[in-house]
Amino acid sequence: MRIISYRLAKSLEKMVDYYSQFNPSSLSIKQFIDFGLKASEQKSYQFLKKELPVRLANIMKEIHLLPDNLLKMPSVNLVNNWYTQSFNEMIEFEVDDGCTEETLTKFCEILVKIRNRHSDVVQTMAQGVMELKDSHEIDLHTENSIQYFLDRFYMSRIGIRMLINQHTLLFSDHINRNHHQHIGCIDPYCDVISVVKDAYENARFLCDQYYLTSPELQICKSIDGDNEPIKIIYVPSHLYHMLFELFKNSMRAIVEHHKTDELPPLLVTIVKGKEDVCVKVSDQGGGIPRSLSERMFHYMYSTAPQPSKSDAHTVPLAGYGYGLPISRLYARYLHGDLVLLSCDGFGTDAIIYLKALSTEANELLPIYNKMSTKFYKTTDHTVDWRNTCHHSPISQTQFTQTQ
Ligand SMILES: Nc1ncnc2c1ncn2[C@@H]1O[C@H](COP(=O)(O)OP(=O)(O)OP(=O)(O)O)[C@@H](O)[C@H]1O
Repeated sequence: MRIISYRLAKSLEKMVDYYSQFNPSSLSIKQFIDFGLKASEQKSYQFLKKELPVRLANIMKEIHLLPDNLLKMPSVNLVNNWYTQSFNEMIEFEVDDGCTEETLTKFCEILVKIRNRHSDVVQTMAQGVMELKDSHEIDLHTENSIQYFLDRFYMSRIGIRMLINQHTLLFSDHINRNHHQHIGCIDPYCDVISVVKDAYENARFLCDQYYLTSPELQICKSIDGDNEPIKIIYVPSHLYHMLFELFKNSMRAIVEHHKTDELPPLLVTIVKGKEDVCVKVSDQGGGIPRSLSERMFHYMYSTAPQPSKSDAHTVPLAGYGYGLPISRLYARYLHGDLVLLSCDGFGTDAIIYLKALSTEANELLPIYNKMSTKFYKTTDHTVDWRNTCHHSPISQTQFTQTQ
């Protein structure tokens, strides 16, 4: 990495302060589509050269609010440097008033470079948290801050990558446009069932590799009121990600719970209501105890053995504890949601909610402000419920999260 001099670092810090005062502009999927159909490369460039530094600066300010001992971890430091470098590359376009062919080409190249630089951010940040856990005792406040931060940090990353992907897919010559009907990475006619089948097949492949068996898929319902397959304006790769994670979890639960060749199938229901398109994945995998259900969405919570470093070249079926929290962020990114309902001893239903109307599917983005700052600084979480039972439905974590 280029060594940044003290003076440059100081002026960069000022620029980050400056850009972090602006709120990110949240776009709806409809706006992404309209923009993709009509807008010119110049317009996209003019928008992104301001919006990307704003989004980067907002989250960089939050990185700086992390507990000191976490910030010092080598992997967190590395991620921090990637953000500084990318921010620096972006603001170079700010002073560039002209919008020549050459500038546009260079802009696209830099976006691709940034995307590549940040491709391992999720694992590297996870590694940083692991480094902290290995070297320090983590108190409840630090744990809550990390959970709060990672949700916002990974959500910010999803939004930044969406902008970069749209611009490069729409305007870069080098990209092979395989999907003619796609507008950037959005499919205006995303066929939910085909994404379900695709995710199922790939999860099943992993399950067969690990367990030499896998449950069948049974689709209970997947048509709308007009007897047509359900289609939605959506980012297929996001939907695929969520389904793939849910299928991996359900398959593992089913195989481990039954331990016979007679495996109950995985049931999938797809329905379109007025507000949402819902995809429900139901398994009879033994369910999740209620006392643990709150931890399902915690980063690092996993009951699978942690994959060893020597397994890095293979794809594990489970083990990092990132599957559910990141999938829920993908759902929430466009104002959907992902929830789990479990019957302990029987099985689990996971429901993905996606906004049915493209005008309502707005980006949900973290904003750096006094409220977010307060969250990291407040250590005094006074308990205001009596809780003497370890398995109380209202746990210590909930106390602190609701303050
Ligand atoms: N359908 C399910 N049935 C039973 N337990 C489940 C189910 N889904 C999730 N879990 C539990 O929740 C834990 C966390 O799931 P999550 O997807 O976040 O991580 P993981 O699958 O362990 O690892 P990875 O990050 O590789 O996905 C799992 O380890 C498992 O114990």
